[in-house]
Amino acid sequence: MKITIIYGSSTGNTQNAAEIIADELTNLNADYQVEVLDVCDATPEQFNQPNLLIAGISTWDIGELQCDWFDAYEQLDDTDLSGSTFALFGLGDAGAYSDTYQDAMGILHDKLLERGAKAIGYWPTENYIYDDSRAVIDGNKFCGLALDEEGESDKTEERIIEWVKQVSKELELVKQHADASSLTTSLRNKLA
Ligand SMILES: Cc1cc2nc3c(=O)[nH]c(=O)nc-3n(C[C@H](O)[C@H](O)[C@H](O)COP(=O)(O)O)c2cc1C
Repeated sequence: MKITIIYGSSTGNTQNAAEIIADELTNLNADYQVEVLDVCDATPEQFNQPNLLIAGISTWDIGELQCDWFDAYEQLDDTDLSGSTFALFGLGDAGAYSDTYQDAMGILHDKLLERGAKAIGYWPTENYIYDDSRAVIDGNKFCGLALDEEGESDKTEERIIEWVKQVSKELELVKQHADASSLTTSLRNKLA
């Protein structure tokens, strides 16, 4: 199964997280073929993955996308992602930017959903301290894995390991659902 990780990173934190996530995925399941790509080198087609796209983004400039994401974010408007599945991880700083914590992850999440993709990998907010975030869904979940290398770097590895396991389980459910749907369709076609 092919998994593509596309990240944008200004000081290297999101890139490091992308590399750890790739290692954890391949350690967890030898069937995963993981490719890690800088968003600067990614084409719009590479966002449309048959199995799973993982996108990594940090928040900059008080609630804005990391700058390498600007072009790709705009190009997504011309990209149909229906049928694709994605999971997100974000880098932010809850201590210094508590009102805009992980906003970029929320902005990217909304765009990918708008383009028709399906999200997995939502993550509980319960062990985080911040005031406000555009990345929060239904009051108690981030739309992806929230990492904070400034205030909570000691938790990064443990969070990644847990999240990768969760994503892997959810991916299996998505696959089973797709297999069941295609079986139903082929039975319907045979009966028609
Ligand atoms: C000028 C500046 C603005 C920032 N704005 C935010 C912000 O609004 N929200 C947030 O959660 N983190 C913010 N951060 C923290 C970064 O997202 C964090 O340092 C992150 O680890 C950077 O990851 P990168 O090196 O992969 O780009 C900001 C950092 C700086 C220096």
